[in-house]
Amino acid sequence: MNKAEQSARLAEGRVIRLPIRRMGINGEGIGYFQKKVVFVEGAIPGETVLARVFEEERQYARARLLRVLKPSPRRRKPPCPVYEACGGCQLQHIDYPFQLQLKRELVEEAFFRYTGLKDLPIAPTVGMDDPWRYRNKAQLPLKRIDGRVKMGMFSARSHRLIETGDCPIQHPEVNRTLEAARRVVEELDIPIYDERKHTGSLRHLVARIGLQTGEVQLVLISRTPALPREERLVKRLRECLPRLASIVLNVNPRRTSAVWGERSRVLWGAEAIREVLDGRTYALSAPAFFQLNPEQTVKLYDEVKRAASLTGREIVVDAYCGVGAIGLWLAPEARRVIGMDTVPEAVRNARENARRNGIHNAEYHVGRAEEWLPRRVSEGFRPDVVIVDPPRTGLGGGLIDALIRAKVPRLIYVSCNPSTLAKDCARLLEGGYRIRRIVPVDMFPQTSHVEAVCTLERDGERE
Ligand SMILES: C[S@@+](CC[C@H](N)C(=O)[O-])C[C@H]1O[C@@H](n2cnc3c(N)ncnc32)[C@H](O)[C@@H]1O
Repeated sequence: MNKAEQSARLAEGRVIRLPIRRMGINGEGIGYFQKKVVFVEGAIPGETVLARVFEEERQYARARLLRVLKPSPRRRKPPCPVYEACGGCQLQHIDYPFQLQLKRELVEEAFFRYTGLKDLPIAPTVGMDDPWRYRNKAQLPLKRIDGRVKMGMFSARSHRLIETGDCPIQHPEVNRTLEAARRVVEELDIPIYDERKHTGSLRHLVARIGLQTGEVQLVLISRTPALPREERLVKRLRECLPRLASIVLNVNPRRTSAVWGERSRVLWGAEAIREVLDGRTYALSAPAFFQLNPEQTVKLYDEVKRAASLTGREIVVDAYCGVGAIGLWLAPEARRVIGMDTVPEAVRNARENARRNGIHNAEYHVGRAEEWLPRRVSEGFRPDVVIVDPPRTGLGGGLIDALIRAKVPRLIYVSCNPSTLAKDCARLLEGGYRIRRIVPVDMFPQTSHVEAVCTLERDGERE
């Protein structure tokens, strides 16, 4: 960059030549211009690009990629025809081994930003042999456009619906189920929700498959408590989709961008489908969380089990337990497992899953982890190992203080957001913990998301 370039202001509309240094949390390339961070979507670390600034803030700027001047040898043609418009994936233009390397760097940078620590023991990202067709679940909005029922993803930059068709990261059965259901909805003229007017009924279609059992659940998310022609709808869905094990109606009457409502009603079949992971059977009710990538889930849970190093004497807490998946993975090597989650259906599944798998030392509670654990700690409860697997927002307020107060010897933090993971770990470090190991696991190939298992330990007497 020459002097004249350096001194000119980085104003909107300006075209700049930018070397890309690293990847941002949303998969964008990041470069520095006059010491300011500039985000360029579609640019790859190691490249030099020409980009036009379209947004300038005090701390950062955003620029649109015009031309790649020096391409990365890791650049490749994205296989998906709607990749650019859809926004669901962010890394299809980068070869897979480099995606894994960049995800490890994302975790490293997040820890450096929040803890100031470099050279942490971060393992290489655990990847997939075939990083496609892995997702066991999709939830897609519907829209009526020119008399047709369209289904897809809302584009990242607008509320434009992009038809995702045969999405290459979804399991083919999930794509087939959703497309067949869309056609039935169109054929029976089911009223589609209009988000601007808040009228109509059907908002989203959700399909989840148990990969090992082949069972498929279809959820219809509706603004109204019932759908017109419900009986005929169920009959046609069953005719068109012989692998369906369950059809559920979920009611979301609110004017909100949240997809799920509070109430669900089984329209036909089972309340839950089943999945089998490494010999364990899990019942999954419609509103219950379950990992999206079953193949990688086995590796993730094995990593948690390694990190827990159980001897059979430990009391283990599985906080944010969902359907009890992690706790049941560990229960045979623990004295006792106690899990909690806010979703009652998930807790019901967790209890049933324990029974179904012959596990008698696990108990599950409905509740907020940040309330449940502090209360029990104040009553004298002292677990040996605590596993936390919170949503993207990280650990709730009082939970970190309670873990520190209880001097839990071993914490295993499973996270899908490196920023909140690193921020929470910074507080745990202040509270006397040290980081033993961090293992990034690629649960979401082709996207910028990364999961990580972070093991923390502490010395010291417990009262
Ligand atoms: C990332 S999922 C992890 C689920 C589970 N560990 C697994 O591997 O399937 C997070 C879970 O936290 C639950 N959750 C959200 N907020 C919570 C809270 N404040 N307390 C307890 N559970 C919560 C969600 O219902 C969801 O099941």
